[in-house]
Amino acid sequence: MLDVVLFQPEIPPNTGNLIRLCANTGFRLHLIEPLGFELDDKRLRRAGLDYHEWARVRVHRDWDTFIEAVSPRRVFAVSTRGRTGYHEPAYGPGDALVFGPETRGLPQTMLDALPEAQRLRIPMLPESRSLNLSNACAILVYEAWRQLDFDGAQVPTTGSPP
Ligand SMILES: C[S@@+](CC[C@H](N)C(=O)[O-])C[C@H]1O[C@@H](n2cnc3c(N)ncnc32)[C@H](O)[C@@H]1O
Repeated sequence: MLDVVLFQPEIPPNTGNLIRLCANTGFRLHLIEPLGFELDDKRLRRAGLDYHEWARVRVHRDWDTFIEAVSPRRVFAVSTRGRTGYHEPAYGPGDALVFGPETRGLPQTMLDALPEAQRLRIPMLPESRSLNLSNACAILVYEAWRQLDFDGAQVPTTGSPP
C-alpha cells in the first residue's frame, strides 16, 4: 500500500478527515512534527474516530526521521507549485504522497530536491489559490487506489444485481 504524509499539518479537522480516509482505504498515514495541535485535541476527537482508525497513524519527529523509518520507494510532493498532473504517474506500493501545511504549503527546498515528474499538481481554474488539504489528499488517494484496482476493497461491478 502507499503512504500518505502530512508535513507539519496545522488544522485538526483536516487531519481527522485524513485519518478516516486512510483507515477506509488501507493507506498508511504519517504526521511530520511539529503539528499545529495536540493529538488528543478535542477538535480532532470531534471527528469521531474509532480506535481502529488510529492504527495506521505514525508520528515522526521530522522529515529525515520519516525517511529513515519508512524508506519510501518514491516521494511525490503534492503542491500548487507542482508541474506534473496528479493523474500522470503510475503509482505503486511504497510510494509516498506528501502534502503541505494548510497556510504555507510544502517548503520550496523540498520541491526543488525532486524531479519535475514527482511534483504533482491538481488542476484548478486560473486565479484559483488552492484546494482544502483533505480534499486534495482524497483526490490523490483515490487516483492511486484506482490505479491499483482498489486493492482489498469490495468494488461494485456494473450490471450486477442490487
Ligand atoms: C491549503 S493548501 C496550501 C496552500 C499554500 N498557500 C500553497 O500554495 O501550497 C494545503 C495543501 O493541499 C495541497 N493542495 C491544495 N491544492 C492543491 C492543488 N491544486 N494541487 C496540488 N496540491 C494542492 C498541497 O499539498 C498543499 O500544500
